[in-house]
Amino acid sequence: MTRVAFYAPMKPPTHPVPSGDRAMGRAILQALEHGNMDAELVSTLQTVDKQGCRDIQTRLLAQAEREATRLITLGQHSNWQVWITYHSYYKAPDLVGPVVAAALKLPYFQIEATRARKRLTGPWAAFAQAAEAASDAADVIFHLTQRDALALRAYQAPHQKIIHLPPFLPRVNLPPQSLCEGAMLSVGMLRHGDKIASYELIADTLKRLKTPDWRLVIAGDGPALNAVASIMGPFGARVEMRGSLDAEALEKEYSNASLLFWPGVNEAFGVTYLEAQAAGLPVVAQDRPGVIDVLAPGQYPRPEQGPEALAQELDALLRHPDERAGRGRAARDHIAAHHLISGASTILCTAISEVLA
Ligand SMILES: CC(=O)N[C@H]1[C@@H](OP(=O)(O)OP(=O)(O)OC[C@H]2O[C@@H](n3ccc(=O)[nH]c3=O)[C@H](O)[C@@H]2O)O[C@H](CO)[C@@H](O)[C@@H]1O
Ligand SMILES: O=P([O-])([O-])O[C@@H]1[C@@H](O)[C@H](O)[C@@H](O)[C@H](O)[C@@H]1O
Repeated sequence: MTRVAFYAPMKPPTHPVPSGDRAMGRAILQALEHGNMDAELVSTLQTVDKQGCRDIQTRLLAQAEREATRLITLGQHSNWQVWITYHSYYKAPDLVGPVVAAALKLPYFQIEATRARKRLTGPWAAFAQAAEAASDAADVIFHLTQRDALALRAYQAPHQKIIHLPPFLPRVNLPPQSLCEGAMLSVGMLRHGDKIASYELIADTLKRLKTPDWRLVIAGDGPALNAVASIMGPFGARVEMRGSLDAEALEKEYSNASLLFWPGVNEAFGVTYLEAQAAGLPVVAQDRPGVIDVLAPGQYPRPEQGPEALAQELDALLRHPDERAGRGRAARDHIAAHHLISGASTILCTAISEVLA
């Protein structure tokens, strides 16, 4: 059994708050296990600076140095063969993996690392340089979206492999299929920034709906609860905010919904699109980089077409149950063909075995 040291500097898979990156971190651990690899979460240190603050970065760089020293000692008595880091980028660089991997002579893999050269100067300079150096040190980088591949290929280190790993759900089979007959569903944690931008667009769209008796259920919770509640206030009981749901409750919501409505403002790709489509829900989203990589083939309105185009899409689907069911089936087939654990596990484990051979 290949022994893998796993690390996610943004958020460990054991963190209590749901998010897409936590879901992907967990899914990767399961994909390694599925491929008969013995993966161990070796550190829970979060090296995250969301503000662009030199003091935070200096403090975390020092903490990471101590963590790397601890792991080098630990690694001398563990027989790790490979190091994998999930999601290193300029706001949450991997400050630990490259140091430990070099000291222990382990191949160093990154999954969903992104390069952002324009951040090499400015408030994130120290972290951006560290993220860039970590990517330079990687033997293999797996990219989840085509957009990420552009910069990774442009600055690819000599002998580095860059491999496409389509985002995936940690399951072999599909969940129960929705009849596509309930309320519309939006799933997104209630955060300021990109999430609230999607919620604002949702509200602007709902105002324009011509369908008389629509309903929307929202799953998610977080610091922007009051802001989202006030954005949705004008719709009264038609919008029902359910709070943060666990996996089982969320699966029930997917199977009770008629469609998923999530515009996807600045999403890297959106785990909820995978979850909803797996349940056979048609998705109303905008055609955005990353997002389009995980949506079933079809026509999606461009961002510049605004809420009017989204409202037309929703009205058309709400009016035509057969269209909803047909698009839902296509979405489900798309997930089964491209975004489940077996394919991902093969891609990951083959690349690891090749490097170790
Ligand atoms: C703004 C942004 O860039 N977001 C990215 C972020 O995830 P981010 O956390 O923003 O969003 P996602 O939509 O990917 O995932 C949300 C996750 O939270 C879970 N959930 C949600 C509501 C709830 O009540 N209960 C619950 O468990 C969902 O099941 C899902 O697994 O990292 C992911 C991995 O790179 C990307 O796919 C997202 O695009
Ligand atoms: O706040 P939290 O849910 O622990 O962590 C969150 C991350 O998991 C998420 O992917 C990111 O986009 C948010 O800005 C936030 O940092």
